[in-house]
Amino acid sequence: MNEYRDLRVALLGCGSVGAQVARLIIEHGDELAARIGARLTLSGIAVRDTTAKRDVDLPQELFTSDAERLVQGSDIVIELMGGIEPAKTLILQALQGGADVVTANKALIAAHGPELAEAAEQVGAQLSYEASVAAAIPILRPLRESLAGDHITRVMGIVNGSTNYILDRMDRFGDSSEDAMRVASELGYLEADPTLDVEGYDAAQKATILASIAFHTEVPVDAVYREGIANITLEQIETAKQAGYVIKLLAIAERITSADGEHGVSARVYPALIRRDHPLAAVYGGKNAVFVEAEAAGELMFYGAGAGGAETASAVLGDVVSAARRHVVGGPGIAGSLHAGLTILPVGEVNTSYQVMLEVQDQPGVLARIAGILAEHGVSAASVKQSIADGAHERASLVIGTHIGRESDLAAMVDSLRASDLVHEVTSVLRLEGNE
Ligand SMILES: NC(=O)C1=CN([C@@H]2O[C@H](COP(=O)(O)OP(=O)(O)OC[C@H]3O[C@@H](n4cnc5c(N)ncnc54)[C@H](OP(=O)(O)O)[C@@H]3O)[C@@H](O)[C@H]2O)C=CC1
Ligand SMILES: N[C@@H](CC=O)C(=O)O
Repeated sequence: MNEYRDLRVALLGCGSVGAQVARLIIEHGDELAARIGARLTLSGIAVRDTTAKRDVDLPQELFTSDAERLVQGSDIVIELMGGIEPAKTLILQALQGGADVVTANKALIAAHGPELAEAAEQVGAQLSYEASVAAAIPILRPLRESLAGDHITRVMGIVNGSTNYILDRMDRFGDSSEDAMRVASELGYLEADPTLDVEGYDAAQKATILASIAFHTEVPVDAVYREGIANITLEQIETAKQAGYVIKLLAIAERITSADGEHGVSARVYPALIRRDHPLAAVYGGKNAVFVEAEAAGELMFYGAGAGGAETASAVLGDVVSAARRHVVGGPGIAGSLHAGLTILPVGEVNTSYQVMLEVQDQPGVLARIAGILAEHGVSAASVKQSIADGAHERASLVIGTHIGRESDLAAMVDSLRASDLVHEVTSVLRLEGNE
């Protein structure tokens, strides 16, 4: 039998993910040792309540409430507590003490990733956070390493499982948004504060991380344009369906060129229409998927579980094995510091197309005048559908699909429609994505 050296692994947090990580380290100990060439030894597990019952049976003597002490002298620190503090301070202490750090903490990486990567780089340590985006799906390593020789042009993902679940129930089962949200909540899909999911904050954190890694550029979370799904109605879902589309909350990171010819990056989150034959349209329930477009590789799709204790633990362990291998073979760790320095361009510079639903006066000449408003903003209509509801007097519903244009022109066109005396109400504005 091989005699392996021990690597001291400190686990911070033993909740849904941490308990599964501890289980995998213990249950797969021999196999991991053979792969790594060293044995992962859990030196302790830091929690708030050392007496609480855990999802997995673990030796009681491993538990401690002294996370700071546990971190000292570790080879690898796995942070699975969540939140900003004390996670950030503990990670910095771990790095300064020479440990490699693995975390799944999307909130922390979105807010302080570059600072932590810098700290890791200064001491030659490894900082990895594969599980922070789309949990079980290997996406950050492919973006950073597998596609390093290519030129990524766009990353478009369904990275929030609970909103995908809600939209999917509305689309496939006709649930109201309230009913769909109630079921999502009962299944434990939503964050403790559901506005993080529903208003797109969680997806924006993940968009920041995706954009930063895909384009090797610091993309602050505040620079991510964000709209959530709170106002999506069954009528919008039904109209989308009739036109051959499905509504998905998308996180998009893309190389774009501004009207002035400046090359940069756009990061944004919003509900958008995608055609039913697009690969992302077939991502049902609480699943996640990321669609990547690269110049040489073409289109790639990554699909799987975006949450769950064991699923997330799988990605965490992948990072742990990578860090542990470094302790065996030597050399500096990958910290993911971002050097490209591309400009982050505002959403107004994005090229997209709109589907606008509006209630207008049903009078001769209205369509021509509406077309005039589009033309004033340089917007070209790709389709116009008119319907008149039974009993609706002098009122017609229009669904206008535009050709691709600049977001700032499309948004100004909608403002003009809203201001027009012909228009009773603009009832929906959605972008079409991935359809070019
Ligand atoms: N759950 C999921 O599906 C996914 C989670 N993630 C990320 O993984 C991380 C962990 O998530 P999850 O396991 O769900 O979280 P949980 O809330 O289930 O667990 C958090 C753990 O951290 C411990 N903890 C929290 N604060 C402290 C503190 N100040 N000192 C010591 N221990 C502390 C808690 O201790 P105690 O039990 O004693 O209270 C608990 O064991 C988060 O960053 C999350 O965003 C990422 C992808 C998916
Ligand atoms: N609330 C999140 C959980 C994983 O990050 C989601 O719905 O995807």
